[in-house]
Amino acid sequence: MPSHFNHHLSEASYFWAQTSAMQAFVTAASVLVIAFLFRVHQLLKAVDQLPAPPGKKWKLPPGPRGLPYLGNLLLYSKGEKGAHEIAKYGEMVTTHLGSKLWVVLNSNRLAHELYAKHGKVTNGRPPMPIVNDLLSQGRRSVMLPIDGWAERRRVMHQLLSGTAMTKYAEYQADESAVLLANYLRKPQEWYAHNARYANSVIYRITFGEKPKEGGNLMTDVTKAQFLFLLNAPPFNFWDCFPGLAELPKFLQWWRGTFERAGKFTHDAYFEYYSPIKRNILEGKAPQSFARDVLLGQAKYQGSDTDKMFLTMQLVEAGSDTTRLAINIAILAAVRWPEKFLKARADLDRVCGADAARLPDFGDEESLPYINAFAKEILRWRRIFVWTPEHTLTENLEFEGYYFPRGTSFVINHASISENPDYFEDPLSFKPERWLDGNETDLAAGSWQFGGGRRLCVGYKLAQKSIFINLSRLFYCFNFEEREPFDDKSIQHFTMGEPFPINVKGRGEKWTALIERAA
Ligand code: HEM
Repeated sequence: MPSHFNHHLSEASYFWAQTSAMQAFVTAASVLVIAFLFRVHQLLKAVDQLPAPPGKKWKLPPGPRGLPYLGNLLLYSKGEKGAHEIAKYGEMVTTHLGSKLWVVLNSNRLAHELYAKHGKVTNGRPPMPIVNDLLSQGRRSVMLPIDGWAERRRVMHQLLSGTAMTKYAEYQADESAVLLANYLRKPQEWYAHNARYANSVIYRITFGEKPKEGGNLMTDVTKAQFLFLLNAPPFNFWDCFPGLAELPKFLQWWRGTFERAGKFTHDAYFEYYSPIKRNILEGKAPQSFARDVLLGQAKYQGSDTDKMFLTMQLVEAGSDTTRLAINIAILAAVRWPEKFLKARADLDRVCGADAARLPDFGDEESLPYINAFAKEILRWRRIFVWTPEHTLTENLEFEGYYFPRGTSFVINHASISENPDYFEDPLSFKPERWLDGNETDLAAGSWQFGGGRRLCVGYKLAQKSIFINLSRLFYCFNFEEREPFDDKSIQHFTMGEPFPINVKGRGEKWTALIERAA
């Protein structure tokens, strides 16, 4: 055989060998990519795309058409506007947040049926790889599924009810007198005094003593809390695709940020809690929630870090909501002066129009309008648009529908609060609508505290705090707009002034009354 032919042959076989190696590589890579995409596709399936039990079919209420994979995320990104759009589809509406199935409840009837009556199977929470697993290190009870939640709930409930409430009322009255004095001294920092009140009360309940003045450890705890709230459902994009947490970690490029946020939270809590824990262990601390949890009286089985989170979560949950509620009450006083003056007239009737005495807890029954005012602020400018998800722990047949395990039911506060069938002239601020004999029960007729077995464990404390501060502030101070502002977009997540107002004392007699009380 001529040598040049041999040469061509070897070149050709080299070429073919190269080409088939390349082809094999491309084929293998394609198979891997397709397998990977298939796996991602599987992981992105919502619970209603998984098979129903043999012979059955899922049946869900109607809802807005969504985009592939993203579902109705864009609607949710519109906040309250989106909530009102969703409500147009009916009393119960199927939506998807990425691969999460959210069935939105737009009526009191359904909220009651599903949260309370079917509470046994709607107590769950869906997986939240970011806000629960990473940001909260799997330890904030409010995000935990039943496993892990139930015991924490028992401990919190036991320590926040019964005779303890009388002691807590003393703290609340005491701290609200400090609040008034602070308003008198620095009226321009009114919002900071509200935050200080809320934090001091929950601090005393949790740790049994007054917080040290001037410490700035709360700053990082507050940042940790904002991180949490800004990533709670439906806000964190990655939590809308919980299946992605099953991908190998190196492919989850977004994890690092949230792992660091989780560590920041842990460290902020640790700095705050450690000196208090040391005092407790050295036998120097008074009776408190933290001491009962740490020394075993509460019979809580968690690790030391679990105990720290349980305790700090209380400080966190109790501080911010109360601060916001008092801010909103002042907003209502500025926007609806005739309602404020009506509340003032009631206070004058009970406590005297000449500053005879400060309102107190003994006046609760005589001041239904103040409690009605509190209920109306939570309706008018609600703190939460959605209740945290109440997730089905088993498949459920309900009113002709068949919901898969893992369906989350959420209450649409915006649509319920502005439904004219429930609230005549809903855009107006009318405390009178709540004068029904249930004024002192803040959760009656409102879903702002959630519901069923997950109902806010601190709502009675919240009611007392709101009552005492509204009544005393309205009795002693006047509030007016400093410059025009839009009362629908107030800055909740700022420790600065949320809206521009001036606060002025009511007069010398009231000043003297505050000075005597503080
Ligand atoms: C205006 C005030 C408040 C509002 C609107 C509010 C609202 C809520 C809501 C909506 C939930 C979840 C309920 C659910 O999943 O159905 C909750 C849970 C919780 N709240 Fe509140 N809350 C307030 C005040 C407080 C206070 C003062 C405390 C402090 C003791 C507190 C402690 C908690 C805790 C610890 C949880 C989690 C309970 C659990 O995991 O079972 N809250 N709150």
